[in-house]
Amino acid sequence: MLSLTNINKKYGSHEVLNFSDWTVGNGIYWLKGGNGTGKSTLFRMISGQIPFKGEVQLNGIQLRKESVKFRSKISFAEAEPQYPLFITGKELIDFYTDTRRAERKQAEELAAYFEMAPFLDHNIGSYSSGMLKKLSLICAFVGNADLYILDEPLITIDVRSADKLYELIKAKASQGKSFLLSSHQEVSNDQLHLDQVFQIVNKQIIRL
Ligand SMILES: Nc1ncnc2c1ncn2[C@@H]1O[C@H](COP(=O)(O)OP(=O)(O)OP(=O)(O)O)[C@@H](O)[C@H]1O
Repeated sequence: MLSLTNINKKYGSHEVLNFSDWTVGNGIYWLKGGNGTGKSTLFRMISGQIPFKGEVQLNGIQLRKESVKFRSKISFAEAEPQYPLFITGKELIDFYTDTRRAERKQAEELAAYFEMAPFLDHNIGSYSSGMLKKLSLICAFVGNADLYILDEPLITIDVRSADKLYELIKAKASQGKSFLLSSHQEVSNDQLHLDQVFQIVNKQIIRL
């Protein structure tokens, strides 16, 4: 279970989020909201990347009190991932694999699944935007998180890769893993059974 309490997030004097409580159980959740409403901000807060006021708790572990343990339970893929352009895809994946104490075999299987294996020895600077996105998804799935936060996972990837992503999400969800997704594209229930859809409106998260 993920719960956020007494949340306030400002950039300088610009207040982006302000709400008292948001709780979700295990499941697949989609967060909607127009440009600039605060989706990426919310995801960065939950994954412990930016400062904010309030409490975030995942399965009884508090972000502030046990930040290392908390972060080990969460995997976050940025909407527009930025990596050093001079390292190879393999070097980046190895970094994630080692940091999360995951097995190389898992990373290799993910790279093969997303059809990225032939490009892993190339510098990231040579990747297309779709390849870069798939690399970030591989990195997100390496390890064994409880909550996967995927910010705009569908942008730039082709239909085949999107279908593969849906299958992977379904497989992980069936193992009890949770997902927070954002997408400006519609996600139909045929592609992915969403447990709930939320929207950020006026600095608050509302249930649709
Ligand atoms: N680092 C930052 N410094 C200052 N303001 C920021 C920063 N990041 C985001 N903002 C502002 O916070 C608000 C929310 O931005 P955020 O990126 O969270 O929105 P979003 O819902 O993810 O938007 P989009 O759908 O366009 O990706 C916007 O007004 C944005 O300008």
